[in-house]
Amino acid sequence: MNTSFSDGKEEKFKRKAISVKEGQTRILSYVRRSETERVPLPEAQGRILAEDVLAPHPYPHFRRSGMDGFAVISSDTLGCSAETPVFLEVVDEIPCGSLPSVALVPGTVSRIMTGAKVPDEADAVVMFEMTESSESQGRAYIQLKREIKPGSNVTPVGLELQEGELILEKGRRLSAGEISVLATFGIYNVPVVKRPSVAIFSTGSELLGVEEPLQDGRIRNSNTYMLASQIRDAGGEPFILEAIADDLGTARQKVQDAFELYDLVVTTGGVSVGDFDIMADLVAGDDVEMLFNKITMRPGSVTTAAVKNGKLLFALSGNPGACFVGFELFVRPAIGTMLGIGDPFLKEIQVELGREYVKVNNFTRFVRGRLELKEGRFVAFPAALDESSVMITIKDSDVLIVIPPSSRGVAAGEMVSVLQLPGSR
Ligand SMILES: Nc1nc2c(c(=O)[nH]1)N[C@H]1C(S)=C(S)[C@@H](COP(=O)(O)OP(=O)(O)OC[C@H]3O[C@@H](n4cnc5c(N)ncnc54)[C@H](O)[C@@H]3O)O[C@H]1N2
Ligand code: MOO
Ligand SMILES: [Mg+2]
Repeated sequence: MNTSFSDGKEEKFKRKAISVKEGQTRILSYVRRSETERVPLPEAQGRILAEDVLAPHPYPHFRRSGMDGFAVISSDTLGCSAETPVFLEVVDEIPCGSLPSVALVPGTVSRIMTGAKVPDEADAVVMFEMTESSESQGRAYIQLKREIKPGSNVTPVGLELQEGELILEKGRRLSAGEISVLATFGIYNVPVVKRPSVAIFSTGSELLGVEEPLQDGRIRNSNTYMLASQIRDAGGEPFILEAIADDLGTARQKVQDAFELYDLVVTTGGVSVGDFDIMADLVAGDDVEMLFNKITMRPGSVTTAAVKNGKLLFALSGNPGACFVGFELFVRPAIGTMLGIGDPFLKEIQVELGREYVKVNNFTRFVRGRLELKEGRFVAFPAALDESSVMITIKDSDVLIVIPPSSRGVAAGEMVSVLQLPGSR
């Protein structure tokens, strides 16, 4: 190899590794919450609520019948039985959406449908099946053979929520239940946090487009599309930009331009110590402030981050496994914080390790794996192939198993922390 390629590269070898936690802290100190925008309810799915929503009215806001039947004054049924039934006159019919047209007096009932407003004077609804209808002198009657308890089949005002109660807190992700609530309370233009726009650059002359035919010595660019999927899942809006060629000057310009247009910039590849690893040089230059260029983790030890004018650049490794993990540990929390999510980190739980893991390292390992339910307990199994360069097992993983630095590994049956991957299923 012509040594001119490696001029000045030695600087890249001198990297000071920091912990994942310290790296996350440095990143989050630059992250601000994004602005609020309003989107129509049908488009609110998956968005993050930007403001607390208080109930503008109680729910339900009228006393509602829970059955098709008759609204009754329960005291009319006191003492009645199969032997001594009570006869009550039907004086009104209340379909759903209509209001009672007659005020009930003792001895009278209204025919009423499920979901209709119960007349003020009634305190119970008795379902059709418990009554027998009859007619006498052109008037309709029902016969009841048992006492009806006050409140039966009547949903009181505010059963679910009182006016002014907090219905949905800001930072909440909107899915079916939340959308139902917003619709119920007439909130059509939903205040949500703007999705951070994220530019994606791949680097590397070996990369082919996904639609290109295979060539010897070259591979298709999978990281870009994997990252776009992770970004979307994290709540960001991915923008796939043209690959950065292995030329430092062009790369600087492209990253610079992307900083102007997007909220975050993510690159993949070219971040290690290789002769063409331009991202390492780019972040070492004066045009950005480097936050870190080495993390005490595997995969992704070369994960790098920098900031310029408050905008973050994540230079993730090119190895698919390291790129994936680097995103989950650093970019996802940044996007989550921009969205105002309370806890933007992957959820950590303690489970049993299903199979021993003996690869030791002085860095913490984040081993892709999957959780299985065994006799009522979750057990984590590391993927058979978990090297940084391996792509295929990412799809089968729903956790990252945290293997602390150790000289002996972890035995099957020992407890380990796992980080749950939200976008994996
Ligand atoms: N002398 C050293 N060599 C390496 C070290 C080291 O410490 N000293 N670290 C190794 C580790 S660990 C990793 S991880 C990689 C990091 O490499 P880079 O981040 O610089 O990435 P590249 O060199 O560009 O590519 C690595 C690998 O990934 C493939 N790749 C790149 N981009 C994509 C993409 N968009 N889609 C799919 N695959 C991609 C690329 O072809 C390479 O095979 O460095 C080790 N070396
Ligand atoms: O440190 Mo590499 O970044 O193992 O994947
Ligand atoms: Mg490299």
